[in-house]
Amino acid sequence: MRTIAEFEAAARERLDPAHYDYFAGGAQDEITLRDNEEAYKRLRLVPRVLRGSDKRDLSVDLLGTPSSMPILVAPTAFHRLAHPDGELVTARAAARAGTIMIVSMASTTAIEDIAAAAREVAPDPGLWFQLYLQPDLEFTEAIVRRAENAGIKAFVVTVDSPVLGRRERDDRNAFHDLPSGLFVENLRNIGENRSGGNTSHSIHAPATTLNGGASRRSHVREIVMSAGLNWDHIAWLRSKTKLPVLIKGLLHAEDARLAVHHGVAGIVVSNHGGRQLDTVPATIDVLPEIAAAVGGALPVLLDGGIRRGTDVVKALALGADAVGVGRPVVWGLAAGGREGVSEVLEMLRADFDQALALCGGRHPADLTPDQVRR
Ligand SMILES: Cc1cc2nc3c(=O)[nH]c(=O)nc-3n(C[C@H](O)[C@H](O)[C@H](O)COP(=O)(O)O)c2cc1C
Ligand SMILES: O=C(O)C(=O)c1ccccc1
Repeated sequence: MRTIAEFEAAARERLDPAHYDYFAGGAQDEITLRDNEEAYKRLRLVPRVLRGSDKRDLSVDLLGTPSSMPILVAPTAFHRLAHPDGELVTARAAARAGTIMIVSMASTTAIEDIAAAAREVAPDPGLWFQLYLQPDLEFTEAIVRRAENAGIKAFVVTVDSPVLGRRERDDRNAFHDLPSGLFVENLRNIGENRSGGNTSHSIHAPATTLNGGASRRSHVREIVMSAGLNWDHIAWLRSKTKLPVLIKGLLHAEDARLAVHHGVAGIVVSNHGGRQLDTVPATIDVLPEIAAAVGGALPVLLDGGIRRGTDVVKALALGADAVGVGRPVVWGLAAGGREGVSEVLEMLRADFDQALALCGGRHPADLTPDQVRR
C-alpha cells in the first residue's frame, strides 16, 4: 500500500462497520474532522535550496525520551477492536520504529502488558501514558502508580474532554459499550477499591471506600469525564509524580501561556481529531499563535489530520517539535497487524524524510515559518 488513504480503505473492509465508524468518526457535523486534513491542503511550502545534505537526521529528544523521528503514536482507545492483539501489536511496531507511543488510558490491554510487548523489541521503549484525571483522585493516583511501575516516561493529561463529544455515528450504530470480553484494562482491579458515587473534584485524595470487591466490568462508561478539572488538578498530578506532565487538547494561545505559567512540561495542540467540540479550528491553523505564545519555553506537539510527510513538514515549520498520528495507526493495525502499523510508520518516515530533503533541510529543526504560506 502506498498511502494512508489506501490503509484506511483496507481497514474499512475488514472492520465491523460500527467499529470503523467509531474510529473514523468525529463530533456532530464532522466539520473539524474534515478541516484538520483540509487545512494542510490550503498551505504551500517554499523550499530552500543548496543547503541540504545526503545524510539527514530525523531524530528528536522530547523531554528526555529519544524518538527516531518527530512522528509519534497519538493515544487512541480500544485497539482490540481493530486487531485481536490490539495494543500489544501497536507497541511492538512503535518500539521497532524507535518512536514514542502515547498509550491511551482507555487501552484494551493493561499497561504492564503493553510495556512488556514493547520491551520484546527495544530494551528501553519510549512509552508515555495518557490520562483522563478521574474525579476520585485516589483512584487516579493508583493508575498513575501502575503506569510508573510499568516504566512509562511521561504523562499526557487530556484536557479537551470535560464531557465527551457527541459522535452521531456512534449514536446511530448504538455503539456505547465494548463487545463482551474486551475491557478498559487499566481501570480493572483498581475499580474494586473505588469510592462509589464520588464526583467531587477535591484536590485532596478522598478516603477510600471499599465497595465489596465484586469484579467490575471496565467498559467505556467507566472512564469519567471531569468537567470540574482545573489547573490545581494539574498541580496535584505534578506533586504526585517525578515524570514530566504534558497537557493535551488546547487550542487557545492564552491556555498555552497558562500552561507555561503553571509549569507543565509540554503541550499537545489537539482538537481530539475532531471528536470533541465540532467547528473548532484545524490544529495547524492555531499552531502559529500558540507557538508564539509559548516562545520556546516548552515543547509543543500537535496532532490531527497528519497524513503525509508534507503535513509533518508544515507543522514543524510552524513551530511544532513533533506531531502525533491517531487514525493512521489504527488503519495500519486493522489492515495488517504489526506489519501494517510498521508500514504506516515507515511510510510516514520516508515521506517526511523526502519532503524535508526537498525543503533543503537536514534535521527537523531546520524548518522555519517562512517556508509555509497560505
Ligand atoms: C478512535 C480514537 C480514539 C481516541 N482515543 C483517545 C483517547 O483515549 N485519549 C486521548 O487523549 N485522545 C484520544 N483520541 C484522540 C487522538 O489522541 C488524537 O488527538 C487524534 O486522533 C489525532 O487526529 P488524527 O486521528 O487525525 O491523527 C482518539 C482518537 C481516535 C480517532
Ligand atoms: O473515543 C475517544 O476519542 C476517547 O477519547 C475515549 C474516551 C473515553 C473512553 C474511550 C475513548
